Amino acid sequence: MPEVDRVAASRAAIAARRARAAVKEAVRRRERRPLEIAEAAWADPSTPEGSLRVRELLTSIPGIGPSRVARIMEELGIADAKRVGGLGARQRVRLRDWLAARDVGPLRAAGRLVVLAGPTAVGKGTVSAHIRDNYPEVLLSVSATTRPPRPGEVDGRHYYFVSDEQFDAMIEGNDFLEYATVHNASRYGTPRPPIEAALAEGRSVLLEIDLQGARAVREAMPDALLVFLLPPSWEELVRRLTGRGTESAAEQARRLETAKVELAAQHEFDVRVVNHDVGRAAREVVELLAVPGTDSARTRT
Ligand SMILES: Nc1ncnc2c1ncn2[C@@H]1O[C@H](COP(=O)(O)OP(=O)(O)OP(=O)(O)O)[C@@H](O)[C@H]1O
Ligand SMILES: Nc1nc2c(ncn2[C@@H]2O[C@H](COP(=O)(O)O)[C@@H](O)[C@H]2O)c(=O)[nH]1
Repeated sequence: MPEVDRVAASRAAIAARRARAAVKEAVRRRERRPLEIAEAAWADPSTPEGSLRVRELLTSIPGIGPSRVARIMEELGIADAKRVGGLGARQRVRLRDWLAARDVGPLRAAGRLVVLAGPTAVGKGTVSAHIRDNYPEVLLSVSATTRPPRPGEVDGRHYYFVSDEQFDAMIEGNDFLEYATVHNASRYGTPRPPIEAALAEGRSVLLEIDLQGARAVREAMPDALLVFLLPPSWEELVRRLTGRGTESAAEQARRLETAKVELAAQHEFDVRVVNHDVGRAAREVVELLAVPGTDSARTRT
């Protein structure tokens, strides 16, 4: 091949690689839906969408790792090297059905506020951390608290650890969307400015707060969606609390008393999600962040 053609071919290959990377990034950031990518590929297999490998498309979907992708492709009967635009008719139908079943749409258009509450040790923090780590487009609000940090907790990431005086100053400055004393012990508050800024730019926001906080947010922002996280059973809740081992026996007993009151209030919430499995519960919550207008209470088990 003449040198000039080789250079042109290599430039074209680089441009195609970049275009495919942009498609994957848009899926990863949930700006484009995987189903829409597949349909664009089938409409014109010569596009970047068409030359994307099925494996690359599936791996770009937040929350799906390489080993799960390998399993899905085996189930769909699609070879590892297959490109989306090069699939046969039956493979297209199987992939379309699979993508349609988990199609949640782009999150950026939604920009909604979701409150995740539930009894102590049900897994609110664990599910929220999973969302923070796997769905970077969602803003997980960082609360301020007067309780001391637990081992491993980082100021500014898990909480803003503040003194009583600093907390009082934040109340004075109208810096909280809501605040409360939780478990009759420390004070916790949701900083208002980052939430207002995120919602203004159409970004979805997740608050992981207690029952009193959820009620206060409903008063302040009636459009907020309230989600109650449930344990698979009372026994499992007790197991999770004692297994975590971060509270004394007296504190555990106090939290379990509060938990009974909180469980009795679950019907005040718009949606209830059972935390059998962290990844699944997180995905259900993320789907709610993407679906505006959910107005009826639903139980997901
Ligand atoms: N789906 C799950 N299956 C098994 N264990 C879980 C699950 N989700 C969370 N856990 C475990 O349960 C314990 C409590 O979880 P976590 O600290 O996230 O609860 P929490 O609701 O945030 O509690 P609190 O309100 O007291 O802060 C942790 O040890 C966590 O690893
Ligand atoms: N009302 C609010 N409750 C909050 C906030 N941030 C956290 N919490 C809740 O406090 C308890 C205890 O949390 P822990 O981390 O000390 O175990 C838990 O139920 C949280 O959901 C907040 O800003 N406001």
